[in-house]
Amino acid sequence: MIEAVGLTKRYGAKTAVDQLSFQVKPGHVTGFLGPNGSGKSTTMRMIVGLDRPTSGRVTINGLPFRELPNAQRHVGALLDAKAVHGGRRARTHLLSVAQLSGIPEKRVDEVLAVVGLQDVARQRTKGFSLGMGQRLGIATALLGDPQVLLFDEPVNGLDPEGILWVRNLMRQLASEGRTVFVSSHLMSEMALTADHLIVIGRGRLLAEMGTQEFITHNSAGFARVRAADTRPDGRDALGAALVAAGARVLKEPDGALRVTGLDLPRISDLAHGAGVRLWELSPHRASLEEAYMRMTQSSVEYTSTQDPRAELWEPEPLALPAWEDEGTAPEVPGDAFYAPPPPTAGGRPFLMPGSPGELASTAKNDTEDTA
Ligand SMILES: Nc1ncnc2c1ncn2[C@@H]1O[C@H](COP(=O)(O)OP(=O)(O)OP(=O)(O)O)[C@@H](O)[C@H]1O
Repeated sequence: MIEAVGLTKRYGAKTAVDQLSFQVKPGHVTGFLGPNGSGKSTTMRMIVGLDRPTSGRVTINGLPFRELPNAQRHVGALLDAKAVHGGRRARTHLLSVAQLSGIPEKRVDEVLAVVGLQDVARQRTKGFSLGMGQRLGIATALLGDPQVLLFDEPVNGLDPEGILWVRNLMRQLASEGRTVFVSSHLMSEMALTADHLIVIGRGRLLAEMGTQEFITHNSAGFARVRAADTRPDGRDALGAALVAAGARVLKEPDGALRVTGLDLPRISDLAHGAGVRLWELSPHRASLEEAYMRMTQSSVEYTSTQDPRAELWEPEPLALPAWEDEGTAPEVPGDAFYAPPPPTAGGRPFLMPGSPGELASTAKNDTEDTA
């Protein structure tokens, strides 16, 4: 297990990591998420003793990394795939790391096979692609057959087959009871790989919870409903019935309605009661990306002045009684929809007002289906 308590790192006036406390438990893949510059790499470097905390501590199985006897046998890390001497052959690189830690030579060939680099083992690493470098970095991390593994952006530069391979490898390592801590910017990949998440922003802990729980707590569930075109006033009649029943209703650009505050069976019943046939009634699939964006948007250090996400945020509904005046919903980009910042932004999980448990659990189940 990795445990951080009040972990803090300052570089001059800059606080890179600020009072961070968390646990990374064995048997899980724990994802480490945060915007650029939020302190992920600094935290990982402190875990493996490459940086000293300004205050607080981080331990691996109860001991700081520097006090672990033969640390290479306990902890494996891929922090920078390019940190390899380019003039060395891949096998020579692994062999030198193995010899420093008293690891037998046959283990070098084992890990080369695990990462699929046997055929290029005698090539100099300066000719390696980014993906090959990542595989070599992963092989180095696995050399000592450690119980604790850290990977900083392990899928960088990998093709889809390589990404799938890393995903399966992480999950397999966790299923063997190892502690697997992995950072990535690829949210869709994290949703598939990590069962736990630690999310930071500006060096501070924003969330530490299960991946599905994080998605449910930080995304806005809604239903899309579309009246049949066969009745010209069908959409208006449906909208009025939904608003009368307490729903919040926005018009989608394609003629459908976006509904929060009512579950799917109730929407169906109300449509039936209003004499409106439906051509669509579907739950919105909340994504990890959406949940992550909601949580971290106030913690982003570097933002374009033309933040593309701004266009994706839902406009505040106008406080007018007629549903027609509630406004038009922005186009849903694929599966993901970016909702406005939570009013209680600042770290706590947030449930969209008027997003009932039923709808949230529908979205959760749906996400699980796709995961
Ligand atoms: N050696 C250093 N000296 C001064 N400032 C540093 C140093 N290392 C990191 N920082 C600063 O600390 C903050 C956290 O950096 P860090 O690299 O840990 O973030 P990160 O979350 O890994 O970012 P990214 O996702 O872009 O890799 C940044 O503002 C960075 O500029």
